Amino acid sequence: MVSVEQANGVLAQIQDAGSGRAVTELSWIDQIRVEGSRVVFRLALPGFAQGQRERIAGEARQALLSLDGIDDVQIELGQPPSQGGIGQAGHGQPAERQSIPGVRQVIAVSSGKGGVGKSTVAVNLACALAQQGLSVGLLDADIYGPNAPTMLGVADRTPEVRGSGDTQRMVPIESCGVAMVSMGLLIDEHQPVIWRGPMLNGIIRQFLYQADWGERDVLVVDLPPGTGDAQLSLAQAVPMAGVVIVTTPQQVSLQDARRGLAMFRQLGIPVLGVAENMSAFIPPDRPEQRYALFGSGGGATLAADYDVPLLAQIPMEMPVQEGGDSGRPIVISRPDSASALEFQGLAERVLQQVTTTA
Ligand SMILES: Nc1ncnc2c1ncn2[C@@H]1O[C@H](COP(=O)(O)OP(=O)(O)OP(=O)(O)O)[C@@H](O)[C@H]1O
Repeated sequence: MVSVEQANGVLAQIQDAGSGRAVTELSWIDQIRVEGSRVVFRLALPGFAQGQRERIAGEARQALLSLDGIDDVQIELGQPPSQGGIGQAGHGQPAERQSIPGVRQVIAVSSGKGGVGKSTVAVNLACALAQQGLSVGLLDADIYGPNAPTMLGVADRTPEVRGSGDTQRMVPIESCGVAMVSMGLLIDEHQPVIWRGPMLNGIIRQFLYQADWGERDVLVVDLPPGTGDAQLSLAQAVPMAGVVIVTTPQQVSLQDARRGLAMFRQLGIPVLGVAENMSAFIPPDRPEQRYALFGSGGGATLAADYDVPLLAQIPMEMPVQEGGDSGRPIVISRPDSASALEFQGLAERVLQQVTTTA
């Protein structure tokens, strides 16, 4: 007959995709019993790991059925471990998070849905922080639309790689005062998005720890939209100063932003505040005019509901889009424009909230 130790042994091979730790060590699988030819165990995943449920259950079933003498597996669902789990530390952040040598603060930019201008905000925030004299890195982790190389005018450049084997390091590309690496530089743009997902965790870690960031006051991370693996991977990998949530004022965008905000809270990542983008349209020929194309007040409501600051209300202006496409972000190409002033204010308010030693 199979022993509990043998069952535990095969289950210990299954890992949390984010931290790489064994699910048994995390107590996500426990209470293992062997009843003749059947193994029973409890599966209790914390909220942020629910996306891994099917994979973990499938791998566990397969691993146990591969043992001689086992022909049935029963999974009991349990309450998530209250502590220990992924190593909940003081603020609920996993204890095994590993900081990046030389990088003082990591700030993520996230949105509930795509197309709200998250990359535009991340790039202009990074440039505005650099304009304030900080040494800034930008990690473009958006697998669905890695736009940072275009927005910084370096889409045709290939990053230099130094060293070989385990010591290999990618040198970020410098542009507009910011050192940048992008998913776009590693992912085949013709590869279907569904195949990119599983690579995410590995690539994010590679970018964090195998890029030559040097000394950086701030590393801004442009995350893909939504509440998926990239958010988890980043949250589990590195200690973060916080996250900026980008939304547009309309309801559908706000609902998704709420989900994102709640997820970061659950992960123990401080939410620095809300940046409302496309707050109002400013026509090029009448700069004093404002048209609330997507409604108004959404960002303020979201911020108030979660008791976080409304960090900026960035208007919709043609130079923002032109700046993005031409590789000169608006804080550089039109620093006096209404949007650039909001981006500069955003950078100041973000800085007020994180302690930098610049
Ligand atoms: N405030 C703004 N005014 C004018 N155009 C804007 C503004 N913000 C973003 N845009 C434009 O909207 C488009 C989408 O922006 P962006 O790529 O930053 O969105 P995103 O949320 O990162 O999208 P995705 O997540 O799908 O990559 C771009 O063409 C960008 O130039």
